[in-house]
Amino acid sequence: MIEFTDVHVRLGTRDVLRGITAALPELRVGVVGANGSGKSTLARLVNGLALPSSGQVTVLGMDTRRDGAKIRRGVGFLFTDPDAQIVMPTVAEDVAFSLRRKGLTREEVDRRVGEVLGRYGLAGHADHPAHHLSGGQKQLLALCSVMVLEPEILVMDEPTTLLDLRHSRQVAELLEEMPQQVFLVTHDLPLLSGFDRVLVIDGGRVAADGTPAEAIAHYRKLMA
Ligand SMILES: Nc1ncnc2c1ncn2[C@@H]1O[C@H](COP(=O)(O)OP(=O)(O)OP(=O)(O)O)[C@@H](O)[C@H]1O
Repeated sequence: MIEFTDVHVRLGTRDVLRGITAALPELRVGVVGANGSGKSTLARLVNGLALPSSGQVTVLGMDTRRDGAKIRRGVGFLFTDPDAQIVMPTVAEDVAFSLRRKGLTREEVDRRVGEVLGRYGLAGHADHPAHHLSGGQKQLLALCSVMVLEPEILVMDEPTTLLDLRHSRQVAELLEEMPQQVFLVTHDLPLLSGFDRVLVIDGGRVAADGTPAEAIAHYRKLMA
């Protein structure tokens, strides 16, 4: 459960978010809106990477202002740019790095890394240098490194921008199967077709909130 209560965010001299209120228990929540409308800031609020200037954000029953570190243990965050997230030389090492604080045996780390790379189609790349992967494969690697931690909520900020149609469909299929709550910011509208709820952000406010069809129709009108 993610809940925004009259959330305002001021960055520098800009009011980036202006009174967001939404209780989001749905498993699949999408966010669309124009460039600069405040979507990434909204996503960053969910795991306390951004904090409200006023109002409250509650995630997994905790206030992001007070319990940021605890919330981040339960909320995986996938950035647009996978290079920002890849920290180790090889694919398998990068995924294993995510598990470093879990106190697992070497065998258990190897087992979990192998399992997640297999699930996301990167098993054959385990020992390859991460920086040799294509942009789309890097995005899948970043997803592996987040999912190996089995987060309760997955926040994704435009995760398909670098993906071709095939990989984009792959991510859409993976999204359908994930047991986690997903909070997805995207310009890739077909990705939202099976979603439970979609918010349209415009000028830092919720301009529409409904089914994908309703929200996307509103978004198209805004963009006309
Ligand atoms: N640290 C910051 N200081 C000042 N302004 C900022 C800062 N971060 C973001 N902004 C501004 O806040 C506004 C909203 O940014 P945000 O990244 O949330 O938009 P967005 O909807 O995700 O855009 P896009 O679709 O282009 O990714 C933008 O005008 C941006 O310039």
